[in-house]
Amino acid sequence: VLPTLDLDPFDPEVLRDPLPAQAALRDAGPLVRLPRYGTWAIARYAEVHAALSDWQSFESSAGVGLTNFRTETPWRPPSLLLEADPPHHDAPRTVLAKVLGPRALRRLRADWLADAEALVADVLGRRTVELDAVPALAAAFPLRVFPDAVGLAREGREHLLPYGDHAFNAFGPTDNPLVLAGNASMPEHAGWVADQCERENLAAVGFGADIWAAADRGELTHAQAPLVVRSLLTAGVDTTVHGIGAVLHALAVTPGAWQLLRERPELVRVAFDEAVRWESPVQAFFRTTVRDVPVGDAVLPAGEKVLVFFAAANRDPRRWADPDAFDLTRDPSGHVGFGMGIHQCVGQHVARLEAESLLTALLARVTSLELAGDPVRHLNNTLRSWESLPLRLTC
Ligand code: HEM
Ligand SMILES: O=C(O)c1ccc(C2CC2)cc1
Repeated sequence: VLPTLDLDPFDPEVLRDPLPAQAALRDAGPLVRLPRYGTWAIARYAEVHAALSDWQSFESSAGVGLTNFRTETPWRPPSLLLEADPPHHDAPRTVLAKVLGPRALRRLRADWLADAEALVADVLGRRTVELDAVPALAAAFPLRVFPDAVGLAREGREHLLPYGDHAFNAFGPTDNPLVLAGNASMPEHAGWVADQCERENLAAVGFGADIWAAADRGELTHAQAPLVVRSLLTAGVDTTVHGIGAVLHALAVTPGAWQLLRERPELVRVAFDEAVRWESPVQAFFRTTVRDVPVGDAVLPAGEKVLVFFAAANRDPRRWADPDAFDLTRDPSGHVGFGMGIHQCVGQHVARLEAESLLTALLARVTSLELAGDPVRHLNNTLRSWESLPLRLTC
C-alpha cells in the first residue's frame, strides 16, 4: 500500500517550520500520498531530481501550483516559461537565456558592485550599526538594481514585492488564508505589472527592451513579448530578496562563517549557492503526470498533481552529508534550489550576481555580522523568507 501522510504543506504552522514535515515526507517513502489535497509528494533528492529531469512524464503546462489548468481557470494568463512545456516553452526560454545569460550580465557587473558599495556606505554610518537587514539590505539592493536593469519607469515600483508575494501564494490552494488576504489588492498590482510589460513603458536599454528586440528579430511573437517581461517581474524580485535574506541569516547564525568569508572571499559565490540549498527560498512546485510513471517502487497514475519538494531534497541525508549544516566548505553543486532540467532557473546568474555584489561590498567593510534580535518569518505558500532580520554589523 502507498505511504500516506495527512499533512497540509500550506498550513501556516508548517510554513513557519517546514523541516519536520519535510523529514516525515522523505522518511515515508519515495512517493507519498497527500489526501489533504488529493495530490502526491516527492521529497527525496533522487526522485525529485528524476522528476525534474523528465518533463515528458511530469508536465508544467497544467500549472506548477495546486490549480490544474486543465480543469480550472488560472488567476492570470499562464507563464510562457514556467507553465509551458516544449515546444511552446522553447522560444521564450531561448530568448530569456540569452537576455539573462552570463555574457549579458558582464556589462552589469561593475555597476552592480558600485551600487552595492554605495548602499553599504549609506547603511554603515558609524563603527557598529544595528539594522533590520530585510528592508535595509536584502530588499533594498535588488530593488535598487533590478528594476533599472529591466528598464522600468521609476513610479509604482512599490507594486513589485506585493505582486510577487501574491503570485507565489497563488501556487497554493485558492482558499488558503494567505491567498485570500492578497486577493483584494491583487488587481491593482497585476494591472501595474501588466502595463510595465508594454514596449512603450520600457526604457530603450534593458532586459525588457532586449526581449522586445528579440520579437523584432522574429525570435518571439510581439504577442509573447509582454508575457516574457512579466516573467522577469514575477520571478526576479521576491526570489532574490529572500535569497539574499537567506545568505545573510545563514552567515549570521553560523559560528565563524563571516570570518571564514573574510579570509577567503573567493567563497562568496559558493556561500550564496549553499544558502539557496540550505534555505531553498522557492520551497516546492507541482508537476502533473502525463502518463503512469514509476516513482521508487510505486507507479504514479497519469493526470495527477505531484508536489516536487526542492527544499526537502536539498536537505536529504541520502544525498548530503550533514544536510542541516550551513557549510561554506561544502560543494553545493547539484542542489535543486534553482530547479533542474529544462525549467532550471533562467535567472540564476542574475541572482548570483546580485548576491555576490552585495556580499563583496559588505565583506570589504564589515568585520563581524551577527544577530541583534530574533528574526521573524514571513509566511508564503511557496517562498521561505524573513519578515525581519535584526543584525549587528561591526566595521
Ligand atoms: C534566489 C533567487 C531565485 C531562486 C531561488 C529561483 C528559483 C527558481 C526555481 C526553483 C525555478 C524552477 C521552477 C520549476 O522547475 O518549475 C526557477 C525558474 C525560473 N526562474 Fe528563478 N529563481 C531565482 C531568481 C530568479 C531571477 C532573478 C529571475 C529573473 C531575472 C528568475 C526567473 C525565472 C524564470 C523565468 C523561471 C522559469 C524558467 C523555465 O521555466 O524555463 N529567477 N527559478
Ligand atoms: O514565468 C513566471 O512568471 C515565473 C514565476 C515564478 C517563478 C519562480 C520560480 C522562480 C518562475 C517564473
